[in-house]
Order: sequence, then C-alpha cells, then structure tokens
Amino acid sequence: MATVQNFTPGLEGIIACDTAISFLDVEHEEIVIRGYDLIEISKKLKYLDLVYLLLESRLPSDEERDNLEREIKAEYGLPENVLAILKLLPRQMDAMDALRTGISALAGFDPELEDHSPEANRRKTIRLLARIPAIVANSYRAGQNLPLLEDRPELSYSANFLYLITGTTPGELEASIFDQSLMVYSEHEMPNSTFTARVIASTLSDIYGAVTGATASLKGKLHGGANEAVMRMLLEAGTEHKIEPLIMEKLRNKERIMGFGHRVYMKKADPRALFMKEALLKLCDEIGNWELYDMCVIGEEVIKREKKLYPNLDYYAAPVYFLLGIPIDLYTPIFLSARTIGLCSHVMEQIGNNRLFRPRVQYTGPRNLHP
Ligand SMILES: CC(=O)SCCNC(=O)CCNC(=O)[C@H](O)C(C)(C)COP(=O)(O)OP(=O)(O)OC[C@H]1O[C@@H](n2cnc3c(N)ncnc32)[C@H](O)[C@@H]1OP(=O)(O)O
Ligand SMILES: O=C([O-])CC(=O)C(=O)O
Repeated sequence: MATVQNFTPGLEGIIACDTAISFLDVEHEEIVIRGYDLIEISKKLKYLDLVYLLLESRLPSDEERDNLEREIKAEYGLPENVLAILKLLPRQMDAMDALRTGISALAGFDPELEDHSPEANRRKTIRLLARIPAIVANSYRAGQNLPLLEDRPELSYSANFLYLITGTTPGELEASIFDQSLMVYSEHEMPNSTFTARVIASTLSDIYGAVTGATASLKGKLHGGANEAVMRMLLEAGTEHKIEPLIMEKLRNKERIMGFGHRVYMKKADPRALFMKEALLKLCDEIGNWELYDMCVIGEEVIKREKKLYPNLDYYAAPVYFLLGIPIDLYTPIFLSARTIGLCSHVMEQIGNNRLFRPRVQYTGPRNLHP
C-alpha cells in the first residue's frame, strides 16, 4: 500500500495556507479579522465597514464607507436574462441550488470575467455584493409566484436586502440586527466553503466560479445548511416543554443536533452564537414573547449536559431570522450573501500569492490487477 506521511482525515488541524484575513483564536475566544475582534466591530460598526476592512485591510472613515455604499448601489439590478433564468427554475428547486445557478449565470454577463487583476476582481466583488441579495430574494419570490422586487437605494444596504426578502420596509431594530447577523456571517477563516473557493481560485479559474463552488459547499447541513435545520427542529418542538424530549429522542436515535459542535471550537463557545443569542433576546423583548428564546436556552442546556457541546452561530441565527420574518429556505442563502465578501477576499489573496492546491492520497485500493 502506498503511504503518504501526515494523513489526517478531513484535514483536521492542518494548516492549508497562510492568510492575513482572519484567524480563530480559540484560546482567547476571539475571531480576529484583519487585527480586529469580529464581535467588537459587530457591536460598534456596520456591515459595510467590515466589507471595507476585508477589501482594503483597514477600517474606513465615514466618507470612505459612504463611497463604498454608493459604489455597490451603482451596481444594483440583475441583468434581464439572469432574471429570466431564475423564473425558469423549477419551483421546488432548493434555494441554494437556485442561488448557485444565479451566481454562475451572472458570470456570463460580466465583461471582466477573465481579467484576474486585483482591480478587476475588486470590481467583480462589488458587483457580487450588489447582486447576490437580489438573486436570493427574487429566485425565492419567483418560486412562490410573488412579484419580483427591485432594490431600493434609499435604504441602507442591509435594510434593502431585508426589504427584498420580506417585501416590507424593516424597522430600525430589525435592520440593525439583520446587519449584525451579516457581520457575524461575513468571514470565518478556513471553513469548507472558503477552502473550496481557494482551491478553485488556485487553478486561476474565475471569481464567479470560486463563489459558485463555495455556494455548493455551504449548502450542506454539516456547514451552512444547519441554520435551516435548526429552525425546523425548533418548530417541530413547538414549545419550551417539548424541546428536551425531542432532543433526547434524537440523541437516542444517534442523530446529530443541528447548530451544535464545531470542528474548531468543539468544546468551546462560538462567540458569534452568544452575540446572536443577545440579538434574539432583544427581538423577543420587542414582541413581548420569550417562548422561542426560552426554548433555545433549554436546548442549549440539554446539549451541554448530555454531549458537552456548545451552540455554533447557526443555532442562534436561525431563531433570529425567524423573528425577522425571513422564510426558512433563505437562511443559508443569506449566510452565503454575507460570506461573499469573505470568499472574494480569500480568492484575491490566493491569486496574489498562488500555489496550486494538489494534495496526495493514502491509497487503499488493489494493485497489480490485469485486464
Ligand atoms: C456556521 C457553521 O457552518 S457551523 C457548523 C454547522 N453545522 C452543524 O451545526 C451540524 C451539527 N454539527 C456537526 O455535525 C459537527 O459538530 C461538525 C460537522 C460541525 C463538526 O464535526 P467534526 O469536527 O467533524 O467532529 P465529529 O463529527 O468528529 O464529532 C466529534 C464527536 O462529537 C459528536 N458531535 C459533534 N457534533 C454533534 C452534534 N451536533 N450532535 C450530536 N453529536 C455531535 C460526534 O458524534 C462525535 O462523537 P463520537 O466521538 O462519540 O463519535
Ligand atoms: O468555520 C467553520 O468550519 C464553519 C463556520 O462556522 C463558518 O463558516 O462560519
């Protein structure tokens, strides 16, 4: 049997590349984004400040952030033919598959597709940030026979995104919590989807292809798809009295409980989950009904007691999105939209210092067979 040294299934703990973008400092429970603590900037700043930080490696002045917002808004609007493709998709198609198709179709309408210069890739990133929310919302609306909506540039970037999804202008608290959720979903070092994007970029393929591949990766319920599964579980329980028996039954059946555990944190809290837990409480306070919050807290305690596992971001983002009136099918597409800036930053960094990803295998098949 051919052997290769240092085989680690799932590449657990393996350093895949060097990066100046982000790092999970598990020991200090800090997600470092270009030197800043993600949770601190999510509390103090806005999503577009973080977009600027990821793009330019420094925080913007107010004027620089406003200019970035203008740049993105100038690219609002989907090409007619992309809208036509979205309308032709089967109604039952998974929203992540529709999104993947939409992003892939957008590539055909970008005249700079094959220009891999940093300047062209920055412009393509701006276009993706401008157009992915409209794909997410309108592919869903088309499938539901709802009228398609156009961007409203007078709203902030995240308020417009939430408007496209729900069809109503969000209140201040809703827009602010949605913006914070985009921030905590924006970038997270080297998850499967980001690795996928960098692997694709390392062949000198294009940025749309890298984001399309990452979308397929993020769909899976061991990754981004978990936020939708969490909400379905909470709805199945229905009340705070039924969440413990439901979880216990799933554990007896050896099922994984979605929204718990994490390859990197595993036995530590995901700082983003705690932040979204606070956001959930604020939304419950606003409506004067704490049932969902109480149910989540009971679920968290049961899993800690039974499995010594902590919630990840998806566990608390799901009920937050539910209270924001977002259809469950769109939770993972929203994750991808928020993550677009992280993915594009990694693609640009990969191209800037490229080495083709091409690992080896530990061969376990037969040898010396003859036809
Ligand atoms: C934003 C995000 O994308 S975060 C991830 C979202 N995904 C989820 O929430 C899905 C549920 N969680 C999981 O499946 C896992 O925790 C993962 C995939 C996220 C990480 O898993 P891995 O690093 O591969 O850990 P692994 O699968 O080896 O699990 C280690 C042990 O913990 C258990 N475990 C891990 N997560 C869970 C869970 N959610 N429910 C029940 N048991 C779990 C495993 O069964 C295993 O137990 P064992 O050693 O007794 O067999
Ligand atoms: O880091 C991971 O493996 C998954 C995750 O939490 C994310 O992508 O936000």
